[in-house]
Amino acid sequence: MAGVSGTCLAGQRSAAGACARRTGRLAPSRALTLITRSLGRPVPSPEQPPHSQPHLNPKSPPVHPEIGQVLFSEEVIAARVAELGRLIGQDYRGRELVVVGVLKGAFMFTSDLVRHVYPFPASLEVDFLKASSYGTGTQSSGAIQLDSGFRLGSVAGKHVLLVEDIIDTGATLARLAELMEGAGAASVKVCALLDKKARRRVPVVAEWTGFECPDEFIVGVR
Ligand SMILES: O=P(O)(O)OC[C@H]1O[C@H](OP(=O)(O)OP(=O)(O)O)[C@H](O)[C@@H]1O
Ligand code: HPA
Repeated sequence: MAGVSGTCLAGQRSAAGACARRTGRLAPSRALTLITRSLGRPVPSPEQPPHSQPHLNPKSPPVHPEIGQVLFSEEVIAARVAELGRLIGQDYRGRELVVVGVLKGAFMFTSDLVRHVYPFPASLEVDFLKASSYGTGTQSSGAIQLDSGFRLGSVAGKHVLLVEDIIDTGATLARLAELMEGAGAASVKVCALLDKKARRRVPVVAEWTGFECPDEFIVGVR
């Protein structure tokens, strides 16, 4: 999920920030923006005060003019992430847990989430695995590029929690779950901040999700 802040930065995402859907014109590259699909909605004027828009924290920076609507505010996300951490802590109590954050999108959500995992598991390792299929577009290429540097041996016999920012078609997570199972993980579960169920092509079910989101291209704002 690409993100925006005061300026738009490629690949920046945030679990703590707000999640928004994007509207607007085709962008020349990801370096300056987000995606590419006009949703046909009125673009909020840059002068419109942020607190006049639904769910948006009045203290948030102004919303990017290409963002159509803020779906989840910073506060709502932070509260849900804390709740997820407690649910996960209870589930893995006394067990050896390896949290695997899926890069790049889930790096911030993963770090926010693991801070809230309580009660503590018997052991908790955090690792990251890079998986990418969208490139600079809004459609999956269908070919998931995996970072071959991940040490699969490290998950053998451990309980693996895959952490994603968003489940869309489900293809990325299906592939990663298969990989972890093949590596001898004792169990493989999924926690995703956002679940776009309407777009599912591969039957992936997350044990924990932050929010269901509509069939729009979603970005993080911070
Ligand atoms: O359910 P799916 O259709 O597979 O889509 C979900 C995946 O797509 C995004 O990653 P992306 O390929 O954009 O890579 P990135 O996180 O490195 O940008 C997102 O972070 C998920 O990993
Ligand atoms: O809606 C989305 N936003 C950002 N990244 C994504 N990857 C799959 N779907 C999405």
